[in-house]
Amino acid sequence: MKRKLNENDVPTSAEPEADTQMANAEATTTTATTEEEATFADLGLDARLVQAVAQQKFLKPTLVQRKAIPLALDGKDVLCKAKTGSGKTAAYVLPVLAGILKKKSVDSTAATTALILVPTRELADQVFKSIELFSAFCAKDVRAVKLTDKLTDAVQRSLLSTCPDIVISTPARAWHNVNGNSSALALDKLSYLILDEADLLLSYGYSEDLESLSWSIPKGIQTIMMSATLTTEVDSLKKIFYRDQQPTLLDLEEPDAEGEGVTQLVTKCGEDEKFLLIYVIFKLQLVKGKCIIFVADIDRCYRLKLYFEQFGIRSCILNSELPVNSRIHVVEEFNRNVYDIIIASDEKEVLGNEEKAEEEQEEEENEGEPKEESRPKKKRKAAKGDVEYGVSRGIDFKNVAAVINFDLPTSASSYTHRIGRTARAGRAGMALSFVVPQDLYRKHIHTSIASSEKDEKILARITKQQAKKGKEIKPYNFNKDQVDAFRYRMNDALRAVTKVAIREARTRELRQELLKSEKLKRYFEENPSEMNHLRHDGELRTARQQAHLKHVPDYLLPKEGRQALTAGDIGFVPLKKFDRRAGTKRKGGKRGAKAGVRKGDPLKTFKARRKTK
Ligand SMILES: Nc1ncnc2c1ncn2[C@@H]1O[C@H](COP(=O)(O)OP(=O)(O)OP(=O)(O)O)[C@@H](O)[C@H]1O
Repeated sequence: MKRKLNENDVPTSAEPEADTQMANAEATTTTATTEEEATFADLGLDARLVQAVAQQKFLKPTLVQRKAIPLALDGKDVLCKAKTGSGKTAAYVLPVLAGILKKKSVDSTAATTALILVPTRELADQVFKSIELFSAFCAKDVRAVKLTDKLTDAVQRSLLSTCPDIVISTPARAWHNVNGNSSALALDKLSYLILDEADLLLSYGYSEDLESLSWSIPKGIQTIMMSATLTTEVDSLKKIFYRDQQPTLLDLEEPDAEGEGVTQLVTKCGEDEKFLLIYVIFKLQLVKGKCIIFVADIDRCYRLKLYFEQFGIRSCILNSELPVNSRIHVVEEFNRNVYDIIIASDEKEVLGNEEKAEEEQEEEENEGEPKEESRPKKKRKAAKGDVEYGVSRGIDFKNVAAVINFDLPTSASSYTHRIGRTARAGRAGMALSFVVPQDLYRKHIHTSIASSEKDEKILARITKQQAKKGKEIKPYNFNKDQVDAFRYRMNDALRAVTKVAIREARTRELRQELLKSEKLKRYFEENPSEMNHLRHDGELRTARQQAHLKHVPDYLLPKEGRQALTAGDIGFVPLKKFDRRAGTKRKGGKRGAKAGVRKGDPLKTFKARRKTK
């Protein structure tokens, strides 16, 4: 069940920008307190939408929803910046649905009224599902379609031929259907244009599509932009889409209430030590709950997965190479608590852009400061993989206890998006980043990346950016003695994970996922009980199996039990007495079965399984 969100919301600390008219919603006589207590019904939404929101167990609107919904209902152009996981999707979906319902009550002519542009296909899917949920009580009055390049042109034409009320698409797909594909997408009746994850739309290489679309979109329609950061890219979009009008700017910074937000930790270690620490973290169950581990590229995904396999730790992989159906399925299953660990390579793989990181660096350093005339951005091409893939950005992973940056991202904004996958919807979470200091850097046999040379520089930028948000990144030091005991096992396991094994694993997984994605999809839809065949965390077994590594002898376990690493009951967790394997007796003769600590072999506890919610 979802928690009540933002119980301790404070009024916005938004400040007006020189050229931007500020939100004056609070200029009414409502006090901050009454505003905080506002319900969805108070925001002036259609009763059917309020009912749908209640069905989602959203008890109160979040800050961004309280601020943006009334403005959007009032027909205002809005440019909204709010932190990751703060509920931006509902903040624009609900008023758009309300507008459509209002229009339908007087004119039922079919027309595409809203175009929602998103940077990735995963996000298109996610927004589509949100619309389905929020229109649950008015489904016959609102029809939404999502366009993806997985659909043939003929299917896209047929979807658009009935003039759905809402079209969700990446800019490239939208433009393809406006300009080509028999001009299937008609924009002349458009009333709403939404740019979601606006800070990412340009960086995903859609600048030309966006520019072209802007000329096909009727003048004067209501335009809403949502973003987690305000970058020069957002500024460029503002110029393209608002032209001479000035949108109402909502720059929402909200302090985390107690027990909310991300605890950020960093640990300095050599490349080999990353493998040692990650093993220790999972072996000693230092992370309680679900975890996303970010790595630098696709090969690293498989190296880590095969390494985990050596210890019987199950994990699934997300990267741009996998078919989109599989990717969406992995996220859905993860959100249903079927898996504990996702290893993801993020969008940098796709954009292949060290160059982009350099560009971003400048922007990140200047975020929030007056911007210079922005440079026209080059259209970027995907290096490989799927250009419409993006896992660290915008995807709503539910109940993620911890994000581990096994490899540091190449930019501070990427870091923000990655850690934003935890502590969503007013929850707490932990982010731990491994940073290879210059003096520990050496081109190791297991390292396929060279970026570690820059880790410290990137960390400095990240720290600076987080400090601007009032966030601190604390150093975390593992107990060396405790960790060193596991070094032999790490070496044994790493030796088995050869380049050939990685290459084979990558091919095998791709083949398996393609099969699951295309051929078996229908079968499993009809036979849900056999869904196990569609699991994404199966063993790839391309590396030599070493049975002894799957069990940990007692002498390797810490004597004193784990120390409290963070105060919360999430992320890194304390353990008073170490919980020995099921079947192994404690000194007192009793089985170690403590509340909050999993029973049995901790390695086995990471076997994917369905948990009760
Ligand atoms: N009023 C609410 N009450 C409770 N939960 C909410 C509320 N609004 C949204 N949520 C939940 O919060 C989570 C994050 O919402 P959403 O994905 O819209 O965030 P976001 O701001 O778009 O994040 P990102 O910038 O990462 O895309 C979702 O799981 C959503 O269901």
